[in-house]
Amino acid sequence: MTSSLSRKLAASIERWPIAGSFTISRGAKTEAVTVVATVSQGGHTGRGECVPYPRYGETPEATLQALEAMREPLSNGLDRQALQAAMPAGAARNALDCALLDLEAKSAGQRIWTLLGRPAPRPCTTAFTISLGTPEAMAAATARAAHRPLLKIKLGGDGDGERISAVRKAAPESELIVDANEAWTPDNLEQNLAACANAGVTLVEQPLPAGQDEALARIKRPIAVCADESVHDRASLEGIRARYDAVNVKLDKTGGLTEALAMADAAHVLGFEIMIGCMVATSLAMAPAMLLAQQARFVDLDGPLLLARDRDGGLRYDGSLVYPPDAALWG
Ligand SMILES: CC(C)C[C@H](N)C(=O)N[C@H](CCOc1cc(O)cc2c1C(=O)N[C@@H]2C)C(=O)O
Ligand SMILES: [Mg+2]
Repeated sequence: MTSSLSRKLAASIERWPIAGSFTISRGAKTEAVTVVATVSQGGHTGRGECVPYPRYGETPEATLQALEAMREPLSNGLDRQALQAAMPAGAARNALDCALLDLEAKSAGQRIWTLLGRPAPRPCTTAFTISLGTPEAMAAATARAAHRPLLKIKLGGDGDGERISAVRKAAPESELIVDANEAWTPDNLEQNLAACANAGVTLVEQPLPAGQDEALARIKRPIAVCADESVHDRASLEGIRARYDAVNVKLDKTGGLTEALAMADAAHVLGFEIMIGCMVATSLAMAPAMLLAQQARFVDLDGPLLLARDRDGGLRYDGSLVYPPDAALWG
């Protein structure tokens, strides 16, 4: 006989075409590959979506396998609290943690923020990402997005000074943040930071490779520097304190919203500014992050804006304003 605590898991890989392509220092993408977990119990179903990241040794197939391995523990009653110790931080736990949160909300007939004792999310202004390219191509893409209040500019190493100055000319009014995705070196760090400061950039994300970022503690940083690849969850905060001013909290790194909320609280206590970030994914992956967006200095939840098509019932984007999810989507 199945106990009433028994939860039934399903998981699948999904492919979502990107409108055109998306390029960062590590290469170009034409589709978003996500993994969706659904957990059913007592006539209710919760779902969560994650993006496995090869940079962290993750693949869609291995993520699917890691989820399948939780089928039996879930059928034996594994809950969200126990999940935190049962799986490591990363994409697979993210999908399951978010599915269990959605299931909690749907089973209780209440919104998840009410159950978690958090304020109801309000619409937020998200960054809009400009792909890495030549200064001319980036300036043209920026000009088309110059009406947006916050732009995230992907940089990639050689020629970044020319790129950021061309971008600034194309969007004189927008707030600019940049993401080098680990492409700078200790030798060009100060020159590139100065070019960004001259262009009025507010924040530089992950300039140096994770694990090779000690130089950030030795220099006078003219702009706030934000850790992304160098920080994953609460356990990694202490080690980056002298190097960074802000942290990019992503649910695919923390292994879900449960740890992300705890990480953001701990980061605040340590004096870090918060960015809530995302990978290229559908609204189902963005929806849980809306709870964290409320306390973030920077909201970077533009994944669906880069897709050729979002999932049905996705988040409402009005320009760069992103609205909280309907219950049918998540939470
Ligand atoms: C839609 C934007 C790209 C999302 C966000 N604004 C952003 O910049 N996120 C990046 C993460 C880039 O996402 C990558 C990079 C990569 O090399 C490979 C992938 C992805 C991704 O989303 N899917 C594949 C695995 C950031 O902050 O660094
Ligand atoms: Mg980043």
